[in-house]
Amino acid sequence: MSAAALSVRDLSWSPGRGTDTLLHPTSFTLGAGRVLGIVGPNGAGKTTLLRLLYRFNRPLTGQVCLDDTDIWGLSARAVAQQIAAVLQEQPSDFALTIGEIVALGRTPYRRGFAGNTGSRDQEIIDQALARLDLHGLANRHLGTLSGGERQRVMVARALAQEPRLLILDEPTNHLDIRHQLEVLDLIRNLPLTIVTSLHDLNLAAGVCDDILLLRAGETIGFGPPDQVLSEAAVSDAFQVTARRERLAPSNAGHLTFHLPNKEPHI
Ligand SMILES: Nc1ncnc2c1ncn2[C@@H]1O[C@H](COP(=O)(O)OP(=O)(O)OP(=O)(O)O)[C@@H](O)[C@H]1O
Repeated sequence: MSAAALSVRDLSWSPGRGTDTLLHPTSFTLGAGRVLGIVGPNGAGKTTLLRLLYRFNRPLTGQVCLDDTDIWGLSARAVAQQIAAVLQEQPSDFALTIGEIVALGRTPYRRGFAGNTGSRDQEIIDQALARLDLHGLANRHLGTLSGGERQRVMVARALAQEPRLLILDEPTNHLDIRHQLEVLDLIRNLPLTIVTSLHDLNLAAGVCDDILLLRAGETIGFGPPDQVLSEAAVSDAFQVTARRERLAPSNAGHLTFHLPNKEPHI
């Protein structure tokens, strides 16, 4: 498993001819092993961009390249061996056990219909279950799990896929504070290139090397969190008044928000 460099050039998308452009031409590069957070208000185009990155939607213009190879020049199977995505939609494989669902991550590596599970496959599946603290649940059916447990199952399945680029759409949704911290810690420490959308700007600043700030399908910032998530840019993008404060004793930056002309809320 080795991380891939990601480069996005003039990438744009609209749902069809004559419809509004939901993502305007966007370009950025992300070095192998870096973590990119995509942030922006509801409807900004975060999910739209992610769908282009995992080759669900074909670009209107531009390219998505992994180590300089356009992902549309690869077979679907080759893409599945390099890119895994954990999406917001809840899975519906309720009758499968957790072990079986995580094993689905090995599908892109199987040959033929029978596609027996090799010993290495089982080792990888076990590692993924362990990383997400799911061993105790391996024989449970998905339908009996809480929302947060299901979310961890989906991350484990993605890891079993051994991707070089991992895409996460709001991975902390449904997770309590401890499991949020665990998933973020995992993200920080995985030897993969990661692109994740996140609503919580402070969490994003804490876990991401780079931030891409979107508003109405336009990139309004790309770079290190402290630069992109300035008071002015956040206030403008989210239509709030944002302030950057310093937390004691770490002196780390922390954004607080309030509605213009109202008392602060955190
Ligand atoms: N297939 C589609 N056809 C028409 N409009 C679409 C389509 N997909 C997305 N949109 C619209 O594009 C805009 C961007 O949607 P997207 O889901 O990318 O936003 P987002 O930043 O992920 O939002 P949220 O934070 O609410 O999840 C929204 O206004 C959405 O309604």
